[in-house]
Amino acid sequence: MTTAPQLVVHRDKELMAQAAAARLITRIVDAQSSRGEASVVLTGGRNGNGLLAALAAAPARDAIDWSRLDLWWGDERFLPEGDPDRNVTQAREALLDAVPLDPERVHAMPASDGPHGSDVEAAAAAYAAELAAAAGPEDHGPVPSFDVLMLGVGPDTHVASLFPELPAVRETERTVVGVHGAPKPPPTRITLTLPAIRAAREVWLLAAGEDKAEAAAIALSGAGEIQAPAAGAYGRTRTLWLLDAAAASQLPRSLYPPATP
Ligand SMILES: O=C1O[C@H](COP(=O)(O)O)[C@@H](O)[C@H](O)[C@H]1O
Repeated sequence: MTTAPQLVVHRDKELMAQAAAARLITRIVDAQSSRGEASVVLTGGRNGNGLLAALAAAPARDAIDWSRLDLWWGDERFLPEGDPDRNVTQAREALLDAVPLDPERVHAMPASDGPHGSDVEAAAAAYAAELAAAAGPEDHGPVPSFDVLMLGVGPDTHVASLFPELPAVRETERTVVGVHGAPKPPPTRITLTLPAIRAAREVWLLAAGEDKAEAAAIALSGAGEIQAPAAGAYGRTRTLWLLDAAAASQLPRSLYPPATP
């Protein structure tokens, strides 16, 4: 089922990051209160890391029971462990090293010097197996029903490592695939596919800055998901676009500002 995107536009990227962090704290605490645990899929990129840094600075972060939180990744740059360009390295610096997570619940994607070596397909298959093992009978397929899955929107409308027109965005069966020839470095990556993304309860797309304005306008104006992968990212109960004013500046007037009744 497709959930129609809801838009929230903030004054600037700092406020957007702080508001998104506050929203994420509430969502995690609510999930932990009702089910005893929560699961979140992290994104790399400037906006994703900005949100994590804002979360690290938020006093309310202590409301989260970090030991009962599963963290997954939407994509990873296929580089050696500890490489500064890996999304997990950046997330650790921005937040993860500062909070008492259970290491067993931090599900980083494999590195290029890990157990699968440089075989990105094997690494992707291993991550798919890890997701499948975490899925229960109540879930909608071989991935857990993530509470929140976050995606930074690239200036070319890519989300995770699903780039326009590349084979990964056309995948309809597998939940995780290797990516070759990504237009943004590094060329080799691992990514969740659209079917895996759509297993999430809530999908949040983050876009801040003028360089995201065209991408947001294209994705929210009825573009196809092969040409504009962000257009194909939606959650089962909610699809939320969190933008700043610069990223919202080219949106059709019918979307922003919202029409008054
Ligand atoms: O390479 C990536 O880029 C996107 C967007 O990053 P941004 O810096 O333009 O916000 C990110 O969502 C993805 O996780 C990452 O691997």
